[in-house]
Amino acid sequence: MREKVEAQGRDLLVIETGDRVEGNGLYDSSDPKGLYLSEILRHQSIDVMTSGNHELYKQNTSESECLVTVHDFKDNYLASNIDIIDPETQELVPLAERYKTFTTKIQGIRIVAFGFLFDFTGNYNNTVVQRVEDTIQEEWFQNAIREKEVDLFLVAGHVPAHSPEYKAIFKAIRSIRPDIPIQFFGGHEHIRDYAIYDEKAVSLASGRFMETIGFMSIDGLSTKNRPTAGRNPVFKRRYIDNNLHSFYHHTSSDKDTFHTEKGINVSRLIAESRTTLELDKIYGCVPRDLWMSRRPYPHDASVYTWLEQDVLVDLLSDESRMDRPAVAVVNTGAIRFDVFKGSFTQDTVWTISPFTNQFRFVKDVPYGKVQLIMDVLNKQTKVVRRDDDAHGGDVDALAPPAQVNHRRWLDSEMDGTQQILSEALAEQSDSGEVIPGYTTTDDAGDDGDDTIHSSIPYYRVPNCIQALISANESIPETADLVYNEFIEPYLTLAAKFAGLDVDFGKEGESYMAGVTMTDLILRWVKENWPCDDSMHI
Ligand SMILES: O=c1ccn([C@@H]2O[C@H](COP(=O)(O)O)[C@@H](O)[C@H]2O)c(=O)[nH]1
Repeated sequence: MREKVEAQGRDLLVIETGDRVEGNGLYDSSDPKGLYLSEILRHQSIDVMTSGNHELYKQNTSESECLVTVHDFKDNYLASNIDIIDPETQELVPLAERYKTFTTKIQGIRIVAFGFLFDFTGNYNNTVVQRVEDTIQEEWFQNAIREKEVDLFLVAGHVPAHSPEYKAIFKAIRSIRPDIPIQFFGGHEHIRDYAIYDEKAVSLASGRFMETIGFMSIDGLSTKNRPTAGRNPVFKRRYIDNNLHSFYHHTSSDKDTFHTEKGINVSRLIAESRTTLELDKIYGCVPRDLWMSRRPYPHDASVYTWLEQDVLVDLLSDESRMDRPAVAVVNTGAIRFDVFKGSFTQDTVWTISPFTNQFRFVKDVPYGKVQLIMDVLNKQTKVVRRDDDAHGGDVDALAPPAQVNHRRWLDSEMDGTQQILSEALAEQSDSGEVIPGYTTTDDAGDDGDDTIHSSIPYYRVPNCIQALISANESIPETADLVYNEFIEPYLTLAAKFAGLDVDFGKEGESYMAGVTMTDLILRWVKENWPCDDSMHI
């Protein structure tokens, strides 16, 4: 693409907006995590790169970001509002440069670029995420937006396209620079989205899990050599399905001409890494598809129903608690992908359940109170004021990220069924049949999707599910309340609402020490879904 575009006298920039880690065997399967992924990433030519929240959940992840990824992309990695305790010096320092100025190779466009993370509060305490609204008051930012020689402000970030954070940045720049175009690139909400702030400022978000290459073209920017005398640039956006058919089409090539030597080498590196990590190793065969949101909950085909009725009930048990009844509470956001019928591999494990949280419990909690806590977690929208801080206190954050966005659509009385997520590999079938996938409507209309798809049903799921683990069928008076540690701060606050005075952080104890939900899922699959010859795919 770069070659093609440059031959036309234009520039191409590649922007990466974070969440490169967690949720894929190439990252999660190695020890230390990310070993093979960093090597692959290193070969990519990325012009502006930012951190997502996933890079900051754990100390080791952000430290490796600092020591490896920032190092590898030091001219292009931007961290406008993230500091880290440097693992080598123990000093609090910016994770990367706050901003950069550069001029594009072909057209000489002078750009001032920033890299932001949304107002994230769930980071481990070796990093500090400064609120965007505070960051833009800082002297360095105020100086940067007053930069004289600028044709375009480029704000990349792991921040939703429609968000208070981006609105604040837009207002801050516009108040000083009424005429300079601003291109935002966003993320985090797991949706394709496009926001029009004014005639010269727009924002593009490219969905989740690298299913989408968001493509933005800006035509007619006024530059030093080609001033456009006050005319507005023309912005166009396209959501490209991430597959070879799309790439052939947009590079005007085919299977024989598309591949470059570098591309072939990186593909080989990926294949070798997958082999070393045994990502195709089969642990079992899944008899039927299990969906996150394509079927209602509860449902035979819901991954959450399977989790609560089978995996947790069969396997969650701590030796020291013997036969005492337990109620397990798990957030639905902990599951990251559908489980497809067919081979269940080493890669599948990490794709559906990448988090390393362990289980904890509080003993002898009245069963009725557990039900009240569940009501609070699933029916309230917020359990705390923002300054109370429990990952922002927004219980929606316990559910799969795309659902939070879905709520916004419903709240704004737009048709919530318009923005549908593709769970399938989206490509045109050979017979020309329209395949289910993304059908996006955004601020510019419904013509952004590069491939036309039929829509996919979407059902809301609760923020948390529960499983009663008990030797007999009856409802116990009290039970161990077992939970994955990610939800601990939310539980403490929900308990207050439910009239239960328990500080889970202080009173919670380890349950099945060292075991994660990922381990339970894998064990359950191995024990219950062996492959027979007819089931291999
Ligand atoms: O340990 C964890 C970390 C995250 N989650 C869930 O993921 C989302 C955030 O996902 P994004 O991809 O960054 O949008 C969070 O809100 C939780 O629902 C988790 O369950 N456990």
